[in-house]
Amino acid sequence: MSKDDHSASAQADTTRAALHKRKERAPLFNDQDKDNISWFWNKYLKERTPWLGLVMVMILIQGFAYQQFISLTESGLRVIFDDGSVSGLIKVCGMVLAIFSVRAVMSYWVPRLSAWLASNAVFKMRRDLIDHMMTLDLAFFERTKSGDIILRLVNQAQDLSGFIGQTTVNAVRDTVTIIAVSGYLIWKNPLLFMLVIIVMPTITIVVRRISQGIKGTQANAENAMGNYMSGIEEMTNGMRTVKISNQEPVEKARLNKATGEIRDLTIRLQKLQAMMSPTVDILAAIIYVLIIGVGGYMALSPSFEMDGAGIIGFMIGMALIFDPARRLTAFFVSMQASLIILDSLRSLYREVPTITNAPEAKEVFDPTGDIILDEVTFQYSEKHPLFRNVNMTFEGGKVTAIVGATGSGKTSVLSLIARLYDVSEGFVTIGGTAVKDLRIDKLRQSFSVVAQDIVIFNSSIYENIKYVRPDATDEEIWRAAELVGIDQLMRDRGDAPLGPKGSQLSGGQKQRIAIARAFLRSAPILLLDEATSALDQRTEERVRGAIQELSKDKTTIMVAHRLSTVTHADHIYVLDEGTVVEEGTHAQLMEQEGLYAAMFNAQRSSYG
Ligand SMILES: Nc1ncnc2c1ncn2[C@@H]1O[C@H](COP(=O)(O)OP(=O)(O)OP(=O)(O)O)[C@@H](O)[C@H]1O
Repeated sequence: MSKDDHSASAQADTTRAALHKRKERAPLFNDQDKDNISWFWNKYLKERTPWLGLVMVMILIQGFAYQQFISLTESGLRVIFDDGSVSGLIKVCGMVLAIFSVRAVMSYWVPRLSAWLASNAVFKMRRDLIDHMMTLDLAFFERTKSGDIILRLVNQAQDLSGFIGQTTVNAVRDTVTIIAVSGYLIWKNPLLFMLVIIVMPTITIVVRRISQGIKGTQANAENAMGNYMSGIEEMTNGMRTVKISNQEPVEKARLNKATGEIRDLTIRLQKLQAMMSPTVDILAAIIYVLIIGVGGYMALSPSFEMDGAGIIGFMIGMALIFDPARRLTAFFVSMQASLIILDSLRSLYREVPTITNAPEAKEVFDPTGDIILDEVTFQYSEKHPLFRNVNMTFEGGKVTAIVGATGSGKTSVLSLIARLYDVSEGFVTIGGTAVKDLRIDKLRQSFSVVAQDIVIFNSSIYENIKYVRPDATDEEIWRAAELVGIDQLMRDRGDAPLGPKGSQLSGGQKQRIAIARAFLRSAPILLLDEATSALDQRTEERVRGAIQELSKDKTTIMVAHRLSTVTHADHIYVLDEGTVVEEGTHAQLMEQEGLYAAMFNAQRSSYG
């Protein structure tokens, strides 16, 4: 099982455990749900209270219109049955028409306004979520599947908008309709109403039961959807590897398994949801039978003040209540799903960054000073310590190289200097100031970085270089391109985008863009992580010359496997499993005849 699978199943287990706990407590709204709802209300809806009030008033008018409609229908029937007055009938018809016109106007404005309110609320929430995500540690993105993040920001946020803007508003309107019409019916015939209402608790019990099942299934479905999205992303990103290693059947099977899971869960969800309607239908039948039977008896019996028009009015009233009641049950169903979605969205806020600015973080420091790792202890996870009391000095304005076997911790040293992670013990200082005491943006502004994993956007080479300094002039960008020898390609390709992740470029071309970026940025500290590994020897020599030019008067730290590229460094550290095992200049290290000399000689004989 891969690391991702582990985290996915662990996440699913956590969700299931949480749901189990929820079921044991309050099935409809638990404390977490209440907290989430009040959070959403306070943060995104409260400020629009006057508009929400207006929507509410319009909904009340709609409800009142229904109630008036029954009353007028009853009057109309009486005109027909009792008086036979045509003018009275026309008057009633006119009033019914007017009432429905009012309702029609409200039916236009209520959804328009509510969609506007909901879209704005969700827009703000999405914006906040993106802001919040930008503050999160790199570690969060290394452990969270991108599919999960996409699912939350795209689908779940949209679903939530729909739920608030349409489903909830409709539910409020339906509740108002039910209350208004029921109120009228109670006033007309309390006994008959009480009789038919007796079956109502059954609805509540059924809704509660079915909702519980839906909540659990929905959480699993959201999980499955996140896995599916991550799977698609991994597959498309890794298509080159998939094709070369003939792994299409494996990918197909993996994605089909994920879609199969979604299908099963969707069917299960629909099965649960489908149980709602027949329940309401059967209850409706019972209620109609009661009205016809008991109401009819009341109309026939002289001891009750009930006539034929009254019974028909009552039946119309109940008919008007049924659809809203049915929708209201459906609302409770989708509310369970939306509560899961709301919790999932909010869980992003529960992720707190650990790499943050200190309360009195300094803005000014000496980025040209020495960079020192002082008794640094660090690990990515408790179980796997990487550095223990490591000491390293990268002299200001000089070139220092870090070499060592793969996995020995070279990149991690750069990550600690850039404060992508915090040390657990010891200090990392630049020019005498601990990086922990610096404002993160000021610290990171002092680096030009050529990382191992180069990020190329689907735009032109020109735009890609410009990315690191949007205010750079045309001249500066061309100069940077010339220095790394990518200017001809930049001319040839013009504005043509480079494909997703720069897929239309060779590894070496991507690397040259990355180095051009470093030139353009020209910050006082230069971090080069395998910066020229993908270049052929001739290009490398040319670029190396340019890099040496760039590193002049800059504190340069270069990580390299090809030792021939670091021989000119002022100082070289040799790392082995997180420990500095040797250090010195190339000549000194060769003299020592230790690990460095062995690696160098081995490489020389293999490269020829
Ligand atoms: N984000 C991470 N989470 C957990 N472990 C990590 C993470 N990044 C690196 N490691 C582990 O830390 C160790 C050092 O990794 P690092 O990338 O610093 O090595 P390196 O010397 O730069 O390797 P290479 O030469 O292959 O790039 C490795 O064992 C690696 O598996």
